[in-house]
Amino acid sequence: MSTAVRRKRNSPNNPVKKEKEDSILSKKKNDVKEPLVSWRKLLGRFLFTVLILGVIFFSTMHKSVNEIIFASQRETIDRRSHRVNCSPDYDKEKHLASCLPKICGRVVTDTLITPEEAQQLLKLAKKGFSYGESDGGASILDLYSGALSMGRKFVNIYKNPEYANMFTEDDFKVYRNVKTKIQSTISMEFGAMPNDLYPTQPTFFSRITSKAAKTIHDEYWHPHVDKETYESFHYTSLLYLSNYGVTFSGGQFVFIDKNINATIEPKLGRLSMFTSGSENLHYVEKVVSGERFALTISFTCDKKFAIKQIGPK
Ligand SMILES: O=C(O)CCC(=O)C(=O)O
Ligand SMILES: [Fe+2]
Repeated sequence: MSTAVRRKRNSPNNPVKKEKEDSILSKKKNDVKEPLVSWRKLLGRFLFTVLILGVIFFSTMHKSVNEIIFASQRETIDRRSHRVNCSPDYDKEKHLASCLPKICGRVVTDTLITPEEAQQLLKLAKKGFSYGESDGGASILDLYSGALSMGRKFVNIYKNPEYANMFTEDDFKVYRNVKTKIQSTISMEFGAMPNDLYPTQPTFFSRITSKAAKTIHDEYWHPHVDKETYESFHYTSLLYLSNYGVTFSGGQFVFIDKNINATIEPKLGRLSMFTSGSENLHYVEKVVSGERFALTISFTCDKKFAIKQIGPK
C-alpha cells in the first residue's frame, strides 16, 4: 500500500473510518443504555448484603454486649465476686441488722468444697433420685423436710419405712460439713454476724433433665427473686454437682442485671453464693440434654425460720 493511500485512510475526512467510528460510538451508547446488570441492581444487591451482614453483626454483638460468662465451666475459680447495690428489700427488717448483708452481690468459688465432698454429695443425690423422681423435668429431694419428688407429687422419705435406710450417717455428715463451711464463708463475704445467721428451709438437691414440665414445680426457668419465692431466705448458696457441657447441656444459671446479664456455668464442686433479695434476680436456662444435679443450701437472719440438724427426726 502506498504512503499516499495510507495517509488518506488516516485522514479525518476518510468516510470509511468515520463509518467505523460512528458504529463504535453507537455501540458504546447502546452499552450505556442496556448494561448486563444495571448499576441500580448492583447497588441494591450491595445494600442488601450490607444489611444482612449488619443484622448478623449486631445480633452477635447484642448477645455479647448483654451477657458475660461470669464463671465458665472450663476455668477453676479460687474466688470471684461481683458486688451489686443492695435492694430496699431488707429495709423493713432493721431488727435483723446484725445479720443482714452489708455488701450485696455474688461470690463464686471452685475451691471451698473439695472434689471428694462434691462426689459424695452427688452419690447421695443419685441414690435419693433412684427412689423417686418427678414426671416433669425437675425433681427435688429435701433432706430437711424429707420431701422427694414422686410422679406429680412428693413423698416424705422420713415417714415411709420403704426409704428408712436410704441415707447413712456418713451421708448426713458430709452435708453438715459442707453446710458449715458455706455458712462461715457467707457471713464473711457479705458481712453477716456468724452467730445470727441460720440454715433455713427448703434445702434440697435438684435433678433437672430436658423432660417437659408436668406441674408448676417443674418450671424452674422463670426469672425470680429467692427472697420472694421463699420468705425466710437472706442468703442463697448453690453447690453444683455436675458439669455443664459434659454431663448436660443448657441449664446455665443467669443473673439478670440492668445492662449485662451474668452467667454461671455449673461444674462439679462449684459453689455460688448470693444475697437473696431482688438485687439478684435470676433464672436457669432450660436443660437441653443430660442430667443436671445441684444442691441448694439457704440461710436466714430470722431465728424463727432456723432449722435444726437435718436427718430423720
Ligand atoms: O439450680 C440452680 O442453678 C438455681 C435454682 C434456683 O434458682 C432456685 O431453686 O431458686
Ligand atoms: Fe432461685
